[in-house]
Amino acid sequence: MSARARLAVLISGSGSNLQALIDDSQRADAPFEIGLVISNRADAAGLERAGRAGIPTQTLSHRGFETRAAYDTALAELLAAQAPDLIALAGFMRILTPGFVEQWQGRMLNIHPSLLPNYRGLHTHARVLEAGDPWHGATVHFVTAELDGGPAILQARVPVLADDDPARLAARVLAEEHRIYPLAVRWFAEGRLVLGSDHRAWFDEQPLSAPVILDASA
Ligand SMILES: Nc1nc2c(c(=O)[nH]1)N[C@@H](CN(C=O)c1ccc(C(=O)N[C@@H](CCC(=O)O)C(=O)O)cc1)CN2
Ligand SMILES: NCC(=O)N[C@@H]1O[C@H](COP(=O)([O-])[O-])[C@@H](O)[C@H]1O
Repeated sequence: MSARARLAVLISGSGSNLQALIDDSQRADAPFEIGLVISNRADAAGLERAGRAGIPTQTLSHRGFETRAAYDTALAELLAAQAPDLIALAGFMRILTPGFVEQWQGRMLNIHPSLLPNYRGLHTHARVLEAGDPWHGATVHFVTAELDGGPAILQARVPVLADDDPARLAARVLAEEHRIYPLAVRWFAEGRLVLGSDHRAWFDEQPLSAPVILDASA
């Protein structure tokens, strides 16, 4: 890996997690840089965030492809040109095929808005409120073919408040996402974080039996 790990970030929307990664990459001690941002939606505000930071962007709409595999092949070709050390999914809302994941397994992370393995999939904030859970949060995990099933690395916990609605809860979780994603990317870029052959996340040469948990910042 070169002096600074090169990141490709995949987005579909607002890009606030992308912005958190951009901001961290611009710190003097950052061990990573962002070389490319790819969105499957042309209207993703994250593309403007990347443009303002001088980061090359590509839009690859999934609508132009008949199959997921065809889309993922085109996505892989875009990435091959950039040859990133790490792919960071940051609000990327497409399920990736096993063939694509296999090429990048161990070099692809995702931020998910729940305390995995609870609440995989979509609409997590509303589901947590519906269930009456006292805790919510976010998880950074390695991406595997199993949707949101990859080894968890780092989590932030957020208490659910009595007057929460999905939007208020999502905002507090998002603030914690912006804290933990850059941290996990730094760990990878520094060579401290690997996906072991045992399909567990290893941190500082120790297998993680559970994700590192940070409680919400005060
Ligand atoms: N093979 C994998 N692909 C993806 C993973 C993963 O772990 N393995 N993580 C997701 C991110 N994600 C939740 O964190 C997620 C994204 C999208 C969906 C989903 O149902 N997408 C629908 C379309 C929804 C939409 O366009 O609004 C779909 O792809 O048909 C579930 C979970 C990224 N990919
Ligand atoms: N299942 C994937 C998923 O729901 N990801 C979530 O989408 C949001 C993207 O926000 P952003 O575009 O502002 O980073 C984030 O909350 C992220 O955890």
